[in-house]
Amino acid sequence: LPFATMSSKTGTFLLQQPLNYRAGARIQPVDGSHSEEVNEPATGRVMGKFLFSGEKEVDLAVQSAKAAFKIWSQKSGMERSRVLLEAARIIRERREEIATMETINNGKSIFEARVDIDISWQCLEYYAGLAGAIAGQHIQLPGGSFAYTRREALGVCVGIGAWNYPFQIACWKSAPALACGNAMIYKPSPLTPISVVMLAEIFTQAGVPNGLFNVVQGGAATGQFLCQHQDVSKVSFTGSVPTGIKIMEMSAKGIKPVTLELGGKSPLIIFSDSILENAVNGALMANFLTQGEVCCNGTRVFVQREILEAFTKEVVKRTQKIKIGDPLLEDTRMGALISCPHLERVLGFITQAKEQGAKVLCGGEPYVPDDPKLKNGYYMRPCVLGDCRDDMTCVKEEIFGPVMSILPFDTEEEVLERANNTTFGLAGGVFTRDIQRAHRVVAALQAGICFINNYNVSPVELPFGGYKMSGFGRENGQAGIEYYSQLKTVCVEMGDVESVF
Ligand SMILES: NC(=O)C1=CN([C@@H]2O[C@H](COP(=O)(O)OP(=O)(O)OC[C@H]3O[C@@H](n4cnc5c(N)ncnc54)[C@H](O)[C@@H]3O)[C@@H](O)[C@H]2O)C=CC1
Ligand SMILES: C[N+](C)(C)CCCC(=O)O
Repeated sequence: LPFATMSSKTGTFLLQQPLNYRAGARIQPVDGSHSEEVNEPATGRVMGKFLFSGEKEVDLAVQSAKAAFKIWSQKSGMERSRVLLEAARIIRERREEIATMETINNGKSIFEARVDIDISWQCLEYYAGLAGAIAGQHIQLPGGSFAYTRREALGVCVGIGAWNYPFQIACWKSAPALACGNAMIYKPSPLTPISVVMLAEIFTQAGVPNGLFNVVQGGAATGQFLCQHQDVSKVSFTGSVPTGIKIMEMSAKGIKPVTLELGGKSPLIIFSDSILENAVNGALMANFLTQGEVCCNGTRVFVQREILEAFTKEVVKRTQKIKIGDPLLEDTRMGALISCPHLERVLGFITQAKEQGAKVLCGGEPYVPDDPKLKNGYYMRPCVLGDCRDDMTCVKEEIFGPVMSILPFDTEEEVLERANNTTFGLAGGVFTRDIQRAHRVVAALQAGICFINNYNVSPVELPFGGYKMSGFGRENGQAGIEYYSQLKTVCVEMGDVESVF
């Protein structure tokens, strides 16, 4: 069954059900509660509808995953590695098709979507590489006795994803999960249900057992059934803080480990000795990828007063040049936001910022492209806010849109105090030519991912995750293995048993 009548032109894609994936095939949920529409952000057009899954469908997916887990968890790391490498190869081969789908469903530029797909297959390659190296330890004990540890899979893991990086988030969760020998049930955001089904098909084609990777479509209710299911061993979640809290509460009832990748309001600190062009490029990278809908964005841009004017002038000039429009066109660098309510929410933050005394230095208003088919798309001009203060809403809350707040500072001590004065702790960045200062500053930042003289690069070899209310657990890197496996200790007696009794 094709997904859709695929053409790489905006405004033409038609979605075809089913979008659930169970036991190695696309399938309609047995107890679909209701249907919801999927929009194309670039045009505002409805591309089709799909069914939300109920409790029975969730249970069938869990049963299917349990059966596959029995087979997969018995395989050696090298055997799993070969399958994951094949999946990575297929993703590379279908890169353009997947990136096109991602662009159509999310609204981000095709230029960026290709990078997302590259990071996705690299993640599979990386964990394929580690799969054969997953091992325990041998520990010598007195009298020839010894112990060893086994790093074992957890069982059926649930992945719940956000809409900003639909395919990539699914890979960041499934690659380490499968490498460690687990099965996974994935629930994408109902706003972006499509590309993960391609991933499921690719896994099957690459040779994973039927049922090892299932897709259950739906929203909060479906997610709850997944988190509450007694045969689910782990939940890995990417999304907002309020939902993260609910996930943790539900998981607590079953003592299920959770990984939470939540939001942020990260600081980017630019000292006056920075190379200005790099600092400006870094600030643009920190704020405007995927229309600003990125959890680790450095949206609080602290600029040392001596260079405030020069930096601001250059950042505004460059922001105004960002090409907005049809996300499938090669030269577009900013597409459409995810939905109409989200666009309105982002614009609302800008209105409030003005009321609170911030100055709009550029952008911040809806953008209507000339192309008539894009008239109802969710576009806005990227915004730079000046005259910001730490107590403003735009500086305190995650906007999740293309809005940069510039905040002047004078000293290192002062800026660190202000940078850390937030409940979030996902990322942070510093630009300076003083190497001692660079390392001193990142050591003091309360954030899980720090950048020196760059921002928002994300090689899959690096652990990714937050401090404070931005969550815990890590995705990517060797650390990722710990969150999808458990340690068994085996104590071996070589002598006789000396009983106390
Ligand atoms: N850390 C990150 O990478 C990301 C963080 N976010 C944050 O999330 C916000 C909005 O994104 P949304 O997708 O609307 O986030 P959300 O937290 O509402 O939804 C994320 C996922 O959780 C599911 N979900 C919602 N309620 C649930 C429940 N009670 N039980 C189980 N699953 C549930 C959703 O269907 C979706 O798949 C952004 O403004 C941003 O703050 C969003 C994307 C990425
Ligand atoms: C790829 N990167 C680093 C720009 C963002 C990934 C995190 C997210 O899901 O928002």
